[in-house]
Amino acid sequence: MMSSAPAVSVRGLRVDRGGRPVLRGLDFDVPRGAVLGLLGPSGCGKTTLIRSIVGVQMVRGGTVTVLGRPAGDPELRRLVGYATQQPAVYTDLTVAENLRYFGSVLGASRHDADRVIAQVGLADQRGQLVGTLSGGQLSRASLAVALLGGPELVVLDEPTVGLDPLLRQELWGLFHELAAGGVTLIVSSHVMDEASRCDRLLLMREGDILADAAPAALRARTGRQDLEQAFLHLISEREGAPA
Ligand SMILES: Nc1ncnc2c1ncn2[C@@H]1O[C@H](COP(=O)(O)OP(=O)(O)OP(=O)(O)O)[C@@H](O)[C@H]1O
Repeated sequence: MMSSAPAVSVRGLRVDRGGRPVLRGLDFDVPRGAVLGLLGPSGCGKTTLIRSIVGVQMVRGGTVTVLGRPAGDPELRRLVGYATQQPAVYTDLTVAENLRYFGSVLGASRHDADRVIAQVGLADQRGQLVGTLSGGQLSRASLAVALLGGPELVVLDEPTVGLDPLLRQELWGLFHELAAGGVTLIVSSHVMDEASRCDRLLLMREGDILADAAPAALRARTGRQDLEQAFLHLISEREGAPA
């Protein structure tokens, strides 16, 4: 039975890095089956938040609950898929060998490797060495690893960086297909034109949440159709200057 509890619940999350506060007390929930866009300028703390959700970040305070368990709980290993900004695949193995290897680590079947290869559109490259893939193919190979085992939560750090518009559109199509099947996705980006593709947005700035809303609600609240303009409006609102 599908639970209606949030996929991710964050309360009072504080993280310091290099002796400085990077996340300053965040509170938010991510509903199950949503595509959440994590947006904000470079250095605002997106990766740090993602690391906290997947349970690899030392936190100073607060709680992060993922699928009803504390972030980092060993039970979450096969339920949460994570792709870092840097592709984490072996360049001297083929696409299929990489997926079979990571699949075996997770206890996934050989059939699962073929499933995710097809899902990310790399069937034609399955026998190709990863070191010879194009940039877009390489990020899709990394994404395929995150989809192994059929995770309930997929966390992707800037998965569309460097991809052409057509590929980006295809990937967003895949994200929504997964969400329609009940998977929750958290996707970070610093490209505001990707914001409109999300069900829900978490706009961050300097370690704080500037807005946590659906794109339509954000447009209504700021009176700006363009989400980049809406974001700038929120910043100037917070700083007390007219936008
Ligand atoms: N290991 C570290 N030691 C010290 N400071 C760090 C470390 N990692 C990150 N930071 C700092 O923490 C802040 C947030 O970094 P983070 O990588 O979370 O930002 P981001 O929003 O993901 O940026 P980008 O979009 O450029 O990837 C930045 O000021 C960064 O310099």
